[in-house]
Amino acid sequence: MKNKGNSTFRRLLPYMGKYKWSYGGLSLTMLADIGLNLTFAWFLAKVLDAAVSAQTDQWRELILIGIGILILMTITYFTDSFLKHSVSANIRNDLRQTAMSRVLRYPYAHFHSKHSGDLMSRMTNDNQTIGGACTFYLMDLIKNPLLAFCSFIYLSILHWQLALICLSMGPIMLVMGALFGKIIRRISLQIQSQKAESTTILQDILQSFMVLKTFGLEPKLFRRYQEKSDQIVSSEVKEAKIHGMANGLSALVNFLTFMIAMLMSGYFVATGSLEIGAMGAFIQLMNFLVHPFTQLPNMWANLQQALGGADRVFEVIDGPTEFNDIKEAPVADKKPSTMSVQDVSFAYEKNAAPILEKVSFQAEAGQTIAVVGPSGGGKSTLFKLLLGFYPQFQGKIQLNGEGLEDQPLEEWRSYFSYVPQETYLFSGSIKDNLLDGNEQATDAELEEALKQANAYEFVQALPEGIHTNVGEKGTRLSGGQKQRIAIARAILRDAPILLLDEATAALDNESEVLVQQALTRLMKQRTTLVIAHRLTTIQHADVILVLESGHIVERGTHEELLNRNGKYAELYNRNAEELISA
Ligand SMILES: Nc1ncnc2c1ncn2[C@@H]1O[C@H](COP(=O)(O)OP(=O)(O)OP(=O)(O)O)[C@@H](O)[C@H]1O
Repeated sequence: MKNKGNSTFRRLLPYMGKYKWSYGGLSLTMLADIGLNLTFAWFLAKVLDAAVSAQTDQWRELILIGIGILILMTITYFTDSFLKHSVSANIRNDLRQTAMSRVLRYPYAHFHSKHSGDLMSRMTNDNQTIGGACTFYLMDLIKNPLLAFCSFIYLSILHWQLALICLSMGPIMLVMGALFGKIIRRISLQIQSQKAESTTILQDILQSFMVLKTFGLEPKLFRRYQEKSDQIVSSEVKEAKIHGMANGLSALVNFLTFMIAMLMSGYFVATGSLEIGAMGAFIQLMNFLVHPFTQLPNMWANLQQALGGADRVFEVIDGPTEFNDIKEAPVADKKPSTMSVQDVSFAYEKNAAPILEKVSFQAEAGQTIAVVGPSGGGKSTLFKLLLGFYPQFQGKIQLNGEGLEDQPLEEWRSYFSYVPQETYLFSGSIKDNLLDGNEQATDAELEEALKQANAYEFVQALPEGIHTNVGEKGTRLSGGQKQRIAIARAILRDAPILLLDEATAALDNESEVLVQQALTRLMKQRTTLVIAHRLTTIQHADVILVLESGHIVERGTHEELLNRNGKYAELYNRNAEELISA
């Protein structure tokens, strides 16, 4: 193993240590396997000697020994295989969970710098390869040299000159193993990352099915997928060539040694310096001596491949986190909260132009603050800062007088409910999604939340009511229905601050009225920040902030801003015209 492999393997040790009893069991099955192999060679010699000397009276004993060997072999192989598979599955499971717990704690910015397809490939394809490194290849790498060593001792006892000839093949195989292993590891890393790229394209295709169909992107996306898929196959063919060469050379050395040993041991039997039984045992033992070496290149290659997968999983595990461990979210104080934003400036990247500059405002408990302004003005960015997604801003954000930096992020976020533009529902039933708002909610509370969200009637009309499966990302529901379920979920969460991001932007009029009514109920008794493009929906806001190019260029009530006849009035009039012409 090269340095990289060594350090990867060292990192796997704690995961393996958890199953030390199983490894203890595997060590025993390995020793039993070696012992049984040697016993088998001894048994062969005994049978041959008895046959040549026509000692038929020994057959009863030989059959009993044979049965004993068979029983022990069956038990050994069953236990060995069971332990290897179960340890492999458990280690992969532990790594999967460690990686997932890490991904869930990634800071927003880090998560968004990764493609979900690449992450998925690491959590599935790469994870799958690791089990072999920790069990099958590892145990074989220990067992095979040990078996070769024991066979060599046994062979030396039978005929030391022959034993030395067989052993001389070992170094050749070792050099081959190291050489092929190195090449295979490089190619497998290439294959794994190509697979990740193809999963990335696959995911883009699956997630944009409607858009890709509408835009006729099938040929373009198929070409992109085809290109990646072809790259994978060409790397795999390269890998197959290396495996083939390793196997071919292994077989050559294997048979060559076998033939030399057969011819020489036969010659020694003919000249009377070796018994026929010993010759049989010798050929069998020689197999045990040479076989491990012939297996070495392939085993080494497989191990390197598995460690390559482990490297990619550890890259996921090494990502940054925004808090230390995953625990149940704290429940925020339900009383209406105040929020103050003072001189907040922010740029996504160092030295880049600021997206927000010296933004300040105050939301009193229970107030509704609307944020409006042209596209790209920084509205969504402001929400992201409020939710603590980018802690590296300048200025101060406070809730009830306490700063964002003064408390754990989980606690900070427990004060917020968020209804985004694109509602996300999780796979599962409507009820499951509602319970994400409050795990403890009773059936009566769920029903009440659905009523408040104008969702009760349509949910009742569904064949399975609240138990209806919403489909992947809620695709079995209409846009408005999804949003009303999301609002019911937010009602159940009952957080004191509500962030609404153009929740009605994509809806038709009827749906919008229903959603708007639901939102108005949700906003009651809560401090609300709402991003709105349809300015008609925010006329009753306590304060309207006009955010343009990262600056608050106007603030006031709807009437005040209309009277000022500035930016807001311009936006409002344009909006009204658009509505009329629509
Ligand atoms: N992750 C990001 N990395 C770099 N720049 C970003 C990122 N997200 C947004 N921006 C940039 O920040 C600016 C403000 O974007 P933001 O989404 O906050 O605007 P917005 O006012 O919400 O726009 P819209 O009304 O169109 O949703 C834009 O110029 C955008 O390109």
